[in-house]
This record gives sequence, C-alpha cells and structure tokens, in this order.
Amino acid sequence: MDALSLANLGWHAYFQQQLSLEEWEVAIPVRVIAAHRSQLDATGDLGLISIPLATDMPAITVGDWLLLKQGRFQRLLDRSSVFTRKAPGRKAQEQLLAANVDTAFIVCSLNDDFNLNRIERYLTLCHDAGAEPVVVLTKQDLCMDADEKRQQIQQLDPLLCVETVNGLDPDSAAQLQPWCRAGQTIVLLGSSGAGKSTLTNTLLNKQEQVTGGIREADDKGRHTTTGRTLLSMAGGALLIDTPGLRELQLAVDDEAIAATFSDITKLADHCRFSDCQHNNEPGCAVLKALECGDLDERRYRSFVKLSREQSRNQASLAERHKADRALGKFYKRTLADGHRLKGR
Ligand SMILES: Nc1nc2c(ncn2[C@@H]2O[C@H](COP(=O)(O)OP(=O)(O)OP(=O)(O)O)[C@@H](O)[C@H]2O)c(=O)[nH]1
Ligand SMILES: [Zn+2]
Repeated sequence: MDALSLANLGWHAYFQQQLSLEEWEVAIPVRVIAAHRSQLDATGDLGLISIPLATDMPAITVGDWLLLKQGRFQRLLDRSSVFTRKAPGRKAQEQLLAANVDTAFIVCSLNDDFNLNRIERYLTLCHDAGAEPVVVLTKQDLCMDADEKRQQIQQLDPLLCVETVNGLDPDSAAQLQPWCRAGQTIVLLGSSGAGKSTLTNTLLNKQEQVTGGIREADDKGRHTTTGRTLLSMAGGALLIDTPGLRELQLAVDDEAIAATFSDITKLADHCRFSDCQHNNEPGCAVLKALECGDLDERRYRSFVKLSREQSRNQASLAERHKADRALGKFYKRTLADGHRLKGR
C-alpha cells in the first residue's frame, strides 16, 4: 500500500496526548495492520515495517498503536476501544480481536437472518468494546417490509443509527459514508450470509488491501491465510477484517448489558431486592412490567439469556484467574523451598 499519513491511519488527539516530551522528539508511532504468530506488521509515516514478537511484549492486536524507538518496540498506547472474545475451547481466556475501532457495522440481512436477539447481542459487544454501533440491514432489495423491520430495531434504542441498504449497490452503500471518513476505523459484525463480504467489497470498491503480508507459513511450511488485517476503503476509512469477530461469544461485563438494556436496568432500580435476578422474586419491578405489558416478552428473554451467558463466562474467567494465581503461588513456594534447601 502507499504510505498513508498518520491522520489517515486513524491517529488523533487521544493517542497524541499519551506521548511524553521525549517521545514527541524521538518515538515513532505505527499502527498494527496484521498480527502473525511470530511478528506484527505495522505501518506509519515511514511505510510498512515488521516487528518481531518478544515474550516481554504485551498482548497486541490489529488496530493497536505502538511507539517505536530506533526501530524497536517501545510501548503500546492506551486503546480507545477493543473487541475481545472468549477464546475457543473450554478454557476461558480472552482473546483480542481488534483495537481502536470507531464504528462497528452490525450487519444483518432483512430476510432470513433478521433477529432482534442477535442484534442485542452485537450491541452488547459494541458497548463492551467502546465502539459506536450502527445497524446495517442488508438485502433491502429482497424485502417488502424493510421500514417495519427498521422500526423494530429503532425501538431497541431510540438513539441507535439504523440503515437499510442493498449491499450490492454502491449508491445504496453510500449511506454509510458518514462513518467512513478518512481516518475512521470500522469493523463489520454479523452472522454468516448476512452480507458482510458483499458490503466489504462494495465499500472497499475493490481496493487493494492495506497489508501485503497476510499469509504466513504454518508448522508444515504451508502458506495459510491468517486474514487479520486492516484494509483501506475508497472513502479513506480503514476496515479491520478479523475472522474471529464472526464466531464471537460474549465475554462482556454487566455494564455493557446494562447499556444495551437500559430500559430493563431502569426498571430493576425499583425491584425490592438489590440483587434481584428478575426470575420469581417478590417485588420485582421487571416482572411486574412484563405482566402488565410494559416490557416486551422477547426483550425480557433476550436480557435473561445474555445475562446468564455473561455470568457463566465471568465465572469461568474467575475460575481461571484463581487457578493461575494458585499455580503462581505453587511456583513461588517451590522456588522458595528450593532456595531454603540450597541454603542448608
Ligand atoms: N440481493 C442482495 N443480495 C445480497 C445482498 N447482500 C448480500 N447478498 C448476497 O447474499 C449472499 C451472502 O452474502 P455474503 O456477503 O457472502 O455474506 P457474509 O456475511 O460475508 O457471509 P460469510 O462470508 O459466511 O460470513 C451472497 O450471495 C450475496 O450476493 C444485498 O444487499 N442484496
Ligand atoms: Zn427484579
């Protein structure tokens, strides 16, 4: 790719203000555009560079801003937002997916894929990450009641931006331009078949990827596409295309769920018990609203489901932390015992 200016790469005051006077003079900011097993690809004023990963470096993901000194990794700058997921498998571990994202397009098709619960799930994820969600309803050309569906989503949150598009048509996708200005960073979330690739191609206007090296050799020396990359869009925005975002599981906190379900949180303030689970407790304001029809049954169920999932994930993360701490103590004790033995 051509060397982009820092501003076009998404550099702004939030990052700039983190630099010390000395860093202003000597450090070079670069943005990570691909994360491989043994190295990071990053870009900045001087063009593309590759940074070998070292064990003493913090976890770094696509979209992160790093400071380099004399070509070497110096430090990771604080993130304005970060998407994470629970790592696959049984071990609860958070995996970083994308950092410093301004806007997340929650892509959802107006036909078979239309599902309010799923949208709430993605909204919760955006609130957790700290990125602005925009719901993008695709396949407008195949749907007769697009306006009605759009209103259903608007009812989830009156301040939420909801757009309906035909992802195959560049003129229609141009509605998303306000979020695609130069230096803005975007991700697309949504289930398989929702129209993410189609929209990506239309938005990218078939532009080349920002990064060249998204292929790396696997253990057997074969080249595999890891595909965690930052792409540059026609309008100047940057798009992070991370496959992990497609199979996401919630690993979010209470506040993110509260932000998605602010109506229920407000009701819950009036429950008799502060730790009310809104199941069958007496004096539960949420159940009362449900009974008298002020709260929609579907939304209540979606809230309960996400809250349960969240507490399960939190619990398994806590277990893991506990196990890690126990192991740490064990090592320390073993080392100390070793020293004591030696000292004898
Ligand atoms: N008519 C119409 N077809 C669309 C639109 N958006 C996507 N499609 C079609 O829907 C199918 C699925 O779209 P994709 O873009 O591959 O969906 P995806 O979300 O990228 O799916 P995965 O790659 O599995 O994650 C393709 O056949 C597209 O051509 C649209 O707005 N209108
Ligand atoms: Zn309650």
